[in-house]
Amino acid sequence: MLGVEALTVRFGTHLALDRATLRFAAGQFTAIIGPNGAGKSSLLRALAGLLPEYGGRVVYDPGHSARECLSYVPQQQTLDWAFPVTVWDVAMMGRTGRLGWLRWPGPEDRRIVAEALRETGVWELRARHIAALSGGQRQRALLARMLARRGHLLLLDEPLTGVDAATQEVLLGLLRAQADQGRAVVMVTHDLEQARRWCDRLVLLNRRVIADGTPAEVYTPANIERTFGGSWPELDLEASGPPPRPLPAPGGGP
Ligand SMILES: Nc1ncnc2c1ncn2[C@@H]1O[C@H](COP(=O)(O)OP(=O)(O)OP(=O)(O)O)[C@@H](O)[C@H]1O
Repeated sequence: MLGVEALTVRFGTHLALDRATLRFAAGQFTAIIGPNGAGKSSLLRALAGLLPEYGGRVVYDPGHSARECLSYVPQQQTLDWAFPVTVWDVAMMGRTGRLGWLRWPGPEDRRIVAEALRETGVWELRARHIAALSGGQRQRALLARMLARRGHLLLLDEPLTGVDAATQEVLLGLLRAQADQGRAVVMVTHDLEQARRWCDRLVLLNRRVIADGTPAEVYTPANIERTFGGSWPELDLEASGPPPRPLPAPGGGP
């Protein structure tokens, strides 16, 4: 439903992505993994329609326009947190993007925003100015905006940075549930163990797609070496795969 074909991204003479071809399907929770500067954010930005120039193609489900179905959570540090809005306003931005000009949010929009704030645990903070939030609270507010959008394609760039370990698990469960409800969830992460536990598909990226498959297929010494070179991340390659998860409820589409 969303993908890139031979995506090549250059910044000046620097080659950030080299002919990457990937497809992301509904119902799949995919982790994009690779070292710093591997082109992970560039991939997400291309998928989100935010890269002005690239080679190759970004392909969307022909039934949807990218704008209506996509929800992108950028890295927190790329946003202006001094902007004078509250947590409620941030989550409502997930709705107002869809409403268009001169349409006020209705009761249904407010209900969806309230639900998103509760799910991400920031309902109590809804009246707080975003400048007065901690890093983890900001991340939750961004996730609330993403949930409020109710998009089919969720693109998240390191969404758990600054979030405490217990909350990370809660938010990962939330993202997993989004995939189980039929959405395509694509997350950039540096946590290889977490990706193994929560994602059904891993993509190892280092300028090129090095490996793409289930955790068991992807986490091999050769693939890790080709992706990270000498600086191996912490990962137990002998560990077994994730525990079996319950199947999604039937008919639970977005
Ligand atoms: N706007 C830009 N102008 C110039 N170079 C850029 C720009 N954006 C990214 N790059 C370069 O392209 C390469 C890939 O960057 P990208 O942000 O996609 O990597 P990443 O895998 O997300 O890295 P990280 O894990 O550090 O976030 C890097 O070498 C980066 O310096």
